[in-house]
Amino acid sequence: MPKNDSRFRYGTANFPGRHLLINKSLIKEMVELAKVSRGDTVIDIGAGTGALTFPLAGQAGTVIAIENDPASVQKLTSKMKEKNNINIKLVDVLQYKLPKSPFCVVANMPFSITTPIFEKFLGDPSLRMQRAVFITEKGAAKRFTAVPVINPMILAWRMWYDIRLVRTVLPNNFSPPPGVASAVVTVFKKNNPMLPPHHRRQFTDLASHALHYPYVPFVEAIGEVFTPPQIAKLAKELKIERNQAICTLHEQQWGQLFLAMLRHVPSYRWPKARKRKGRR
Ligand SMILES: C[S@@+](CC[C@H](N)C(=O)[O-])C[C@H]1O[C@@H](n2cnc3c(N)ncnc32)[C@H](O)[C@@H]1O
Repeated sequence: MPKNDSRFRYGTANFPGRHLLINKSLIKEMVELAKVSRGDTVIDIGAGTGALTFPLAGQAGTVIAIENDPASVQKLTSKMKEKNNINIKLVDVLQYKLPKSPFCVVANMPFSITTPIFEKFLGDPSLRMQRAVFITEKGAAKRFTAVPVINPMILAWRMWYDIRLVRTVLPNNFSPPPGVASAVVTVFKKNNPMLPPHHRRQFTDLASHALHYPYVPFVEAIGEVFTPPQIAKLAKELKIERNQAICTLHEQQWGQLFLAMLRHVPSYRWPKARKRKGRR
């Protein structure tokens, strides 16, 4: 079994999820939502036979078409003709080394690895991804944009990126049609994130600790990190009810809470992420 091939790691060897986009107006909508222009490098994840790749190449400076299926890459290459701003990579996207210069993403992605792809592209806010337009499974799109947020990884993405479910996409937009509804999701890097990128890991540790039981009251969830007087002050300053479930805090409150920890709590009390059981 090839060790680094995500088709095997995510148990999809017999189902690569090849639902090709066939609706031209949806393709146009995605390119427009990404505001692609000649200055842009755009990554097409799971390029397939180029449904998005070629329209993107018409607007972008460079398109990096990532595809791990050799037969699709062969078809894509044979369709290239004079388009010389397409850079095809036959590689597992999860192994691909992302550019150091700014880039965007437009992709009808393989549903089976949606979360690992999001974590790869949004998980390190020091990466230069500026914006993205994805087609994802609708269930995933709803999880990524849900309020309240109970998943610390998704909360961390949202501290640095605005994620929006734009609309539902029905199965008849693809060939063959998938068995589930899909959605168009946009991701834009926040202009003024509350936290600098290098705090990502420590922020996720605090969020994982506090959200271990997402519906416990605020005072309880952070009781091992802050002292009772600090909690009382935070509740007042951040306008949080003492009994409010920790998962109902909004991003601004999470940011303030984290900054307060950095300023007022000695580092030996900063939480290390606890292991979560079976929650995505
Ligand atoms: C839903 S299809 C989309 C194809 C094309 N973009 C379209 O919209 O018609 C997803 C594509 O991702 C490719 N794929 C699946 N897993 C991949 C991986 N780990 N790395 C790169 N490509 C992958 C599949 O071979 C397939 O062509």
